[in-house]
Amino acid sequence: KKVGVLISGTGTNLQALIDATTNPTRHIGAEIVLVISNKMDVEGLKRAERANIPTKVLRHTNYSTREEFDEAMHNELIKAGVDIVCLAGFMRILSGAFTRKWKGRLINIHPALLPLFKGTQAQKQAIEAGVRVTGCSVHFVEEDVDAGAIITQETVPIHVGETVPIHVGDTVEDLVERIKTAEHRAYPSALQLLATEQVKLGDNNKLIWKLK
Ligand SMILES: Nc1nc2ccc(CNc3ccc(C(=O)NCCCC(=O)O)cc3)cc2c(=O)[nH]1
Repeated sequence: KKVGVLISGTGTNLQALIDATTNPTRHIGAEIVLVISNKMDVEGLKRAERANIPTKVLRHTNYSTREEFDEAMHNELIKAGVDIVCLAGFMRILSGAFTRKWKGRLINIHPALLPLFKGTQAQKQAIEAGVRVTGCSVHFVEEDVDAGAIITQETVPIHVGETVPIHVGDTVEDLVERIKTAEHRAYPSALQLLATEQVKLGDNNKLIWKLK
């Protein structure tokens, strides 16, 4: 399956997908053929170039509406023959027209155990909620943000304890890094399930697993 990855920044999840799809000993049935960024000069573009993956920068400020920007992205993805789109730190909300066109072929990784802690700063929300376990979720992208069917989740413990006067508890940064380690495992495994058609999205927006 041909994969397009949408990024806005460093692209650490892009790197995990690059490593997984170029690993000679592990075939996940997916090849990244295009990386699109809505921002120029971000680390993620360098990661793609180092891996000889074609890149495009589509600046959303060059388009008058969200729909026109999304249409431009859609056209580049179609031109590249993309079958599956992965969001990797992509920070623009996608229009319903785009999510409908890519329904069942568009996934994202969220740094929390959905449906908990939707939106931005999910890691900070988890610490402030006082939960003892959080994690990450790979889900289908629907128009309703962070609400699509979940493909894979990984759990990550939150180190608790006083942060003053001695620092033993997790800061947000500590937790962000620990969740990233789980993300970099979860995303390639979810992509493999989708690319090898072991899982698909049903018409009722529920997951359908292919029984062996
Ligand atoms: N329609 C749809 N689109 C998405 C776009 C990105 C992400 C990635 N996670 C994201 C989830 C939320 C945001 C967010 O609230 N950003 C501030 C507003 C930015 C803007 O004005 O665009 C960004 C990325 C998920 C979704 C999704 O679940 N559904």
